[in-house]
Amino acid sequence: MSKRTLHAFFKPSSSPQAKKSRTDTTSIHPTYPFPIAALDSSLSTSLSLDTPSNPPKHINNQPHLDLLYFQPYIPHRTAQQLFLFLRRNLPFYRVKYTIRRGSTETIINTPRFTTVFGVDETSYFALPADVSNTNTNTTERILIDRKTKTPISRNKYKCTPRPIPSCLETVRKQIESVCGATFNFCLINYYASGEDSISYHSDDERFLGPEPTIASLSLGARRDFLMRHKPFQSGGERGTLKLPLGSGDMVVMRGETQANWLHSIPKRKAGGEADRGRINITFRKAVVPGGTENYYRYNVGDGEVYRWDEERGEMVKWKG
Ligand SMILES: O=C(O)CCC(=O)C(=O)O
Ligand SMILES: [Fe+2]
Repeated sequence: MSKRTLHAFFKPSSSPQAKKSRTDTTSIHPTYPFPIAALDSSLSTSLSLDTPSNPPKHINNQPHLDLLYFQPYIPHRTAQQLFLFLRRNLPFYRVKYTIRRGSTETIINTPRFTTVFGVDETSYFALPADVSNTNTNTTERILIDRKTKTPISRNKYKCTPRPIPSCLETVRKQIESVCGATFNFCLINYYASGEDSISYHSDDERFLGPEPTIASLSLGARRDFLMRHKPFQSGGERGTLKLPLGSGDMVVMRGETQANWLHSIPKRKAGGEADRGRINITFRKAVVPGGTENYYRYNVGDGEVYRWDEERGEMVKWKG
C-alpha cells in the first residue's frame, strides 16, 4: 500500500481543514482579479496518472549544458485540454516598463502576455487557522514569514504576491515529484501569435541561487526554442541548439545551463502554426524577496488585466 493510500485510510477525509485545502475547488484570493477555476477531475487524473508520458532525453553533449527533454511530458489530448483551460481561466497582462541607459529612457512593451503566482522561500501562504495566535475565521490564505512563523510585516514586499491557484498547484506538485526539485514560483507566458516572442536571455538572476533548476512546460502551438552558448572570453566557438517544442513537451534546465547559455523563442511569420497561440509555464524557486519583487514587476506590472474571450477568440481587457 502506498504512503498516500495509507494516509488517506487513517485520516478522516471530512475534516473542514482537508476541504479548504483541496485542489479541486475554485481558487479565490483578493490579489486575483477574478476567481480561478479548478481543473476538472478527468484532467487532473490524467495529469497525475499519465505523466510523464515519455522518459526524458538527457542532453549534455555540449559544454555546460544539462537539459532533460520530455517529448512529450503530457499526452497530446491532455495537453490540449490544459492549454484551453489555462488560456480561458487565468488573468494575463501586457507589461510595459522603462529602462534607463545614461540619460535615455526607453519604454519596453513586453511582446507577449504574462502572469505569475508564488512567493520566495522567505515567506509562504497559509490559512489563518493553521497559524498560531491568528484568530480570524477567514479561509483567505495569508503570507507567513518562514523564520518567525507569523504574518509578514506590511512593508516586506512592495508588490502583492499571489498564491499559486489550485489548477497550477496540481501541475507543480506533479512536476516536482518527477524533477526531484521544489518550486515556489509559476511564471506563465501566452504567445498569441508568431508576433509574440521572448528575446535571448538567461534566467541566471542571483535570487534563484546558484545552478537553478527550471522546469518549462509548453502547451498549444509548436514554437522553436533556441539556445546558444554565451560568448567565450577568448571569442571561441559558440554552441547552438534548436528544440521545436510541441504541445505537452517539457524542458528542464539544470546545473550550469543558466550561467552559460541563453535561450529565446523567436518571432514567426503570420499565417503559420504560431498564430494558434502557445502557453509556456516555467516553475522556478526564488530564495530571497528580490525574486518576488522582480517577478511581479515584470510579469504583472501595474497595467490592465486581460482575459480570454471565447467568442472573439482573443484576449480582451477585463472590465471586472
Ligand atoms: O516560452 C518559452 O519556452 C521560454 C520562456 C522563457 O524563457 C522565460 O519565461 O524565461
Ligand atoms: Fe527564460
